[in-house]
Amino acid sequence: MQLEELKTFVTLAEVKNFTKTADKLLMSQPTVSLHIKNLEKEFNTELFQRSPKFLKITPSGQLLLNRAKEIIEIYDRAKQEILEYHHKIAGKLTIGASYTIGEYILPSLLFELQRKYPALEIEIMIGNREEILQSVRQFRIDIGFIEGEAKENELHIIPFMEEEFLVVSSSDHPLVHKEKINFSELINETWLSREVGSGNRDFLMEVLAKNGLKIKSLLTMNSIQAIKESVINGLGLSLLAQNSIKREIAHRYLAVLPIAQQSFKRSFSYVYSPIMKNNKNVEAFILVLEEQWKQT
Ligand SMILES: O=S([O-])[O-]
Repeated sequence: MQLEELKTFVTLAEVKNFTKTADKLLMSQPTVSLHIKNLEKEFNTELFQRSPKFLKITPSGQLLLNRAKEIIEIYDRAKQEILEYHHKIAGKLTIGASYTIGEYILPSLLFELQRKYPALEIEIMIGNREEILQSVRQFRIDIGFIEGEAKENELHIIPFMEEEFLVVSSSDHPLVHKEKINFSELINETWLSREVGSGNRDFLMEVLAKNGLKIKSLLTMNSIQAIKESVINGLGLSLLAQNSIKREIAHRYLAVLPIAQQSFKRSFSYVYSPIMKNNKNVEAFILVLEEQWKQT
């Protein structure tokens, strides 16, 4: 039994005329007849008494008519509910982000997300890059943000913005007044970095290695804020994302060292499991994210 056949049957029972039914449903008269014949065959009964002058529904036709109306209504309701389900953005969305992104980039995005979808319950987890990747793999978070890219066959990793990293020192560091600094001049400096497993650490090591600089002294901290305070207090240098040091630079608590012919750019990416692709909350979040970064 097809839903279409039931719809034809209900219409014919209402208008009591094959030609008018065909016109109303935009189908041919033989199709109307075929639909009724199929139903009669399926239920093994006559649904209408036919005569050249009238068409009358039989008692079994009346039974089917009542049920057919219910079936059509339930079908339409189910269709509507599924449509609404796909369009309703509500419930929990768990986002994981590495420190720089979580503390300095994500807040403006969350503001927009909350404004657009107030029924979303957002939970943020901050961790380093390795922790975020692990949490996405284990479905502890719906979507994650990491610095750099990664080779993870079972995850979607999509770069969404580029961030400039700067070598910073305290504002009274002796090198601050030089016009240009070669990387080799930093040979005796102490570096401050995040812990192993963080994107920040990987990038610092990558930049130093590219410039042939061996670290003589390294301080490790698992907080960007702690690194900034330590640099401000003259403990050493660090390589930090521009977005994370805007205020300290504006207030001259930190100074950017003018490294000759160097720009340290790194992409930031979002990452999610392919299973999450059809999660409506993740989908909505990605849209907000892409809109926001298209504008910048
Ligand atoms: O928090 S980070 O730099 O992976």
